[in-house]
Amino acid sequence: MFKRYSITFWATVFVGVVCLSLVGVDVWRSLNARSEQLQEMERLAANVARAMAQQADDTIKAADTALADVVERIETDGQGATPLARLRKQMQWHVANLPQLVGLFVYDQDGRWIVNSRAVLDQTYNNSDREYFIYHRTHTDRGPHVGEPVISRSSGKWIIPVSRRIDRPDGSFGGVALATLDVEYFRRFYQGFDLGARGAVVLVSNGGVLMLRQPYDSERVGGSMRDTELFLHYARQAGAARTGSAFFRSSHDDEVRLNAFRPLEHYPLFVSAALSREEMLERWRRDTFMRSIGVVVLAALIGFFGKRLVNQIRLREQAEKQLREARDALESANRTLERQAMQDGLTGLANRRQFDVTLGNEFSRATRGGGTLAFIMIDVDYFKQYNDLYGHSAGDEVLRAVSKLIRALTPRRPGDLTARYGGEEIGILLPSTDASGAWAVAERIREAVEHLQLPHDGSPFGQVTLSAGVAMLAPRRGEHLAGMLVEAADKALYQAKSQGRNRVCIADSQ
Ligand SMILES: Nc1nc2c(ncn2[C@@H]2O[C@H](COP(=O)(O)OP(=O)(O)OP(=O)(O)O)[C@@H](O)[C@H]2O)c(=O)[nH]1
Repeated sequence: MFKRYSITFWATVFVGVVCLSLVGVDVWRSLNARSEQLQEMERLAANVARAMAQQADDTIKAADTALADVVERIETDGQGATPLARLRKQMQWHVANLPQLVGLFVYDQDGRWIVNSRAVLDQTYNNSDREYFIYHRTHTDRGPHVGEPVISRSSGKWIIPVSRRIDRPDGSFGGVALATLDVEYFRRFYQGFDLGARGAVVLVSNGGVLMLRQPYDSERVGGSMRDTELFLHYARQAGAARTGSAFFRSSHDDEVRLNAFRPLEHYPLFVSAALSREEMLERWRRDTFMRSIGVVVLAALIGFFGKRLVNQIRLREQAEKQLREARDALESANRTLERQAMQDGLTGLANRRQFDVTLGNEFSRATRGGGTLAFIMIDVDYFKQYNDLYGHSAGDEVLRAVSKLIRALTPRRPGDLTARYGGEEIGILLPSTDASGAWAVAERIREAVEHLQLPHDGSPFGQVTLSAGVAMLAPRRGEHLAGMLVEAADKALYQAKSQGRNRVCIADSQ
């Protein structure tokens, strides 16, 4: 499979995979960083919410403890001048020691002040119309009640009323003890948290009234949160699920924020610390953008240099291919040249050079192995006359036709060789052949040429014929030479010529 594709293909694939991996790893890393950033922000918001809830709980608890003390005293000591004077001192002490307290107040059953933490008691104020007063008059429970924020009639500040019911000895409604908490006190605490430029924190009653929001907006204090996604979500939760976080779009400024919400432990309120999603992801976006530029530049560089490398490889491959083709062409040309060097151009038979080499080899082999070596020398009769009569080209044609016939009729054993010996003479070398075998071959060729009946008016036979001389030698070292075989065949040929031509003669054995 690997061989099917070129090295340039694999180099391109490699560069592509490297670039894609680089981008892929960066995308994966960026998504991870985004989710980590969100998780970290979620933890931060949850911690702020916990701190806010704890602070609100502690703040109200401290005021409520003072309130419980006031209720206990007034119910135990009654409303005489002396106990009320002592109670005022006690109330003043509480207010002086609890910075969140604006004041402590006690109202009779009609809503008139009977004692408060102030030095002067102004009888003109009547708070029987306040929500917390109506609540205690109509509810007998003795627990604390956290009311909606109101603007204090005495101080003009936004306050959160925390109140308890005062019972007469017979259990009937005897009035209300009230502690007013300074909204500003909460605000100062909330200002200490850094939730970014677009973050927000809220303190909300379980009834959906906004006690405080930071960034502060006095218009919104005491307003309704009941239609907000945050409140609707929180109101649907119960138990442990009331502590959690979720993204909500703010109805106030349309900002999408991650809200970490949490209820107060002892009072019917909850807090929410919210971080802007856009702001949370801003740093991540900036980092991702910068790194993406780096990765894109790197991938582009790798791609650029990779392409150049691939081009180089392609060029080298092309050069190698051309070299291979040139080498093959050269080898083929060499083979042709070699063949041509050993072949006769006119007849296609082996030439004299090859004949001499083969004769030398076969002679040595026969000498070593004690075998025989036969040789036939063939010569076209009256060829000079043929040339003179029909022209040299026609003579060539005859030579070609005779050669073709001889090649077809010559045995093809290893070592057999038919060669153009020179001029119109053709020699046939037949190793391991005796004289009669060679004579039979020569005679078959002579007959075949005779049967061709090529017209030759210059010959007494009236057609092209040939004569052949056959010689055989069992060469012995030191006694015979290769040339002796040719000489003997030549002599036999001369004999055939002198005996009238168109015949085969065998040389005397040596
Ligand atoms: N057309 C042609 N003629 C050739 C070629 N090589 C040699 N010859 C001619 O062959 C002739 C050989 O003649 P000789 O051997 O003297 O005698 P011959 O005419 O064949 O007569 P005998 O051999 O005595 O029968 C010469 O005329 C050469 O020119 C060749 O390649 N082509």
